[in-house]
Amino acid sequence: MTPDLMEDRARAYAAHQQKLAGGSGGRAAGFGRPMAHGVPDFAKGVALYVEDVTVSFDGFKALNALSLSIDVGELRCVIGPNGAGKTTMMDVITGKTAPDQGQVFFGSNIDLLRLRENEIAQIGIGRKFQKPTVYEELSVFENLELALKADRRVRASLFSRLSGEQLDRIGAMLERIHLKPSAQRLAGLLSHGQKQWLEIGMLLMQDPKLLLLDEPVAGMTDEETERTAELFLSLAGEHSLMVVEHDMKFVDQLTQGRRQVTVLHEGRVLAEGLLSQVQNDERVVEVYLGR
Ligand SMILES: Nc1ncnc2c1ncn2[C@@H]1O[C@H](COP(=O)(O)OP(=O)(O)OP(=O)(O)O)[C@@H](O)[C@H]1O
Repeated sequence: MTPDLMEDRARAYAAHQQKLAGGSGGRAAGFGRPMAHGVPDFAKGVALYVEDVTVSFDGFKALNALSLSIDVGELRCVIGPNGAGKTTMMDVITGKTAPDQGQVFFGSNIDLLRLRENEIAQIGIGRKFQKPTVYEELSVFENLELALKADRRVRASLFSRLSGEQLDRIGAMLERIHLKPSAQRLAGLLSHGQKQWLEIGMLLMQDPKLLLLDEPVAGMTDEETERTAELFLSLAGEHSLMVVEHDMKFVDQLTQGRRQVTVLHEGRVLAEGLLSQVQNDERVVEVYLGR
């Protein structure tokens, strides 16, 4: 990796972040300022509250009076057939799609429907799309470094030297995502599963309170899937996680026979309960698991 390339990517990342922030006041303009929309209040134990949300596309209801909530520190799996509305639900939570009606709260006090996409990311909601997006020409370490320096709370300059504390944070993250031995490898040379872990690590560098993960183990080997389950289980408690997944073995590993699963169908919750309960629910078998 040449310093030029690193610098080039860092500038691109900074420009991207600035564009997301919607600011025209220069790169430093947004940094270090308190967030205008406040700090989420998790004292009541609720991380995410979705109530009666409807989204229509040309009259078709992709979400139809959807209601669900996720507790602080909870790991919730969401399953359901293609077209059930899982992606649309994540689009609403992250501000990409505005619903026709309903309420979406982060903690007990932050009305997400009043915030823009970039503000929702800044306030502590991280989203992982299905396909990994990492900087392939940068090393694993450099990818994490960029993510760390883009964090508005800690950022001084993209080109400043890392402090001892920052180095420690990156080191701890490398351990957590099983990539310590690959720290200096180019991200483009990683396996699909390793790229997914790296992107999750990049999200975690910004310490999101809620993580939305869309089919994180699609395309992974069995061993990678198992390690991903271990990683997510280690994150629960510290973070709240919503995992959309079709892989029932992975859902079983995550729920460990005791966590709730939500089944979406036709834009609303069809069933909620332990995996063993929803697997034996005739309605769920009919629309999803039995096919
Ligand atoms: N922009 C859009 N315009 C029109 N229809 C849309 C749009 N986005 C989603 N839909 C429709 O809304 C429904 C829900 O789609 P969504 O992608 O949320 O389902 P999903 O549960 O994520 O499915 P999958 O498991 O296949 O990813 C589908 O019927 C889809 O075709």
